[in-house]
Amino acid sequence: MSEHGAKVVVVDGGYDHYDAERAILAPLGAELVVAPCEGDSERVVDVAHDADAVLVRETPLPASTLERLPRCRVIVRYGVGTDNIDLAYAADHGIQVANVPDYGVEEVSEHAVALLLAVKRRLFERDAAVREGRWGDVAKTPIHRTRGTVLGLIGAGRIGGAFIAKARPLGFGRVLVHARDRLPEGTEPAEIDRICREADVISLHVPLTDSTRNIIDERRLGLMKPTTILINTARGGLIDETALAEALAAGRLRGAGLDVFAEEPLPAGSPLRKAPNCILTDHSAWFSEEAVQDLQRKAAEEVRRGLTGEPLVNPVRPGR
Ligand SMILES: NC(=O)C1=CN([C@@H]2O[C@H](COP(=O)(O)OP(=O)(O)OC[C@H]3O[C@@H](n4cnc5c(N)ncnc54)[C@H](O)[C@@H]3O)[C@@H](O)[C@H]2O)C=CC1
Ligand SMILES: O=C(O)C(=O)COP(=O)(O)O
Repeated sequence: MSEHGAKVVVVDGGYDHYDAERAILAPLGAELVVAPCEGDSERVVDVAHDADAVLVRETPLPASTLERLPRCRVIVRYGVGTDNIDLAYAADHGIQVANVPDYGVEEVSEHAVALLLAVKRRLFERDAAVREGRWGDVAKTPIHRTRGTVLGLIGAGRIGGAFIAKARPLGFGRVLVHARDRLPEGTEPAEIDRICREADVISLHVPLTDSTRNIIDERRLGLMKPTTILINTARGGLIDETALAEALAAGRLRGAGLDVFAEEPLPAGSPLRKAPNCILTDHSAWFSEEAVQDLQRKAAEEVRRGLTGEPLVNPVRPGR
């Protein structure tokens, strides 16, 4: 099929403008339609039933939606995680899927370090103390020196590797890593249970898949030291959130810094909202003005490649 007259539908909103996409796709004669579906997969069928390519952020694209997009041959994820797309269905039906793995590595790794320092130094509590007119009661707060303590990571690819490079200079002694492929230099391979038992800070950097869902469950939270801090900038579904909130409330864990949640926005009734020493951010680790520019340009270039039959630079296949 010629790319001329192709229809490209953006099914998620959230960016200020789509100038990069238009500039990259217009020379192909492709039409760009921006039709935010607000996470509603049914709406995707309404707006993209005749699309040749789809640009998606977090709106779920299960098989039941994809089977009603008969012309679609390319899906590009504005971002890294492809846990919202049925990759097996796409692969079986000749739909190419790509992500943009390298737009926000700096941002997410920096955000993880920011969460770590804010939780460890209890910055929000100190800030509240000053505003409330309390001064000088820090010695009642459990704060420990970082130097010589153990950092543990579950997953250490692009973001985890960058996180280690930024966090290690804080003085961590050993860095334990559980991952499926090559480990960053100077780190020690370790099973997850050992990381839970030994690490003083644990940061999650694995994708959400069938094998990583609930990887931090009640049992593993129970292995952690009461002084341990847990950081999650990957995906909420990696953690049993109810068990985490209970562990924090019972003082069985020192603190947590969370950017991602099993359900987003975080529901009003989530016990995490009341958990002590738990800093919550709104899935914003990826963002900087520079990152979003890179993201939109790279995603549109991948759509162009997909429509013109050039090989994709970052194809995503099932089972990653
Ligand atoms: N909060 C945010 O704004 C953002 C969150 N993310 C999340 O961060 C995740 C990680 O991103 P990258 O570092 O770019 O991914 P990556 O693919 O470069 O690294 C993934 C790491 O996880 C390991 N891994 C994968 N499956 C595993 C398994 N089953 N068991 C053990 N280890 C496994 C790999 O060996 C690798 O070390 C993404 O999948 C995404 O969910 C990504 C961007 C923004
Ligand atoms: O790139 C990713 O995987 C992200 O998590 C970025 O955030 P988003 O999903 O676009 O809100």
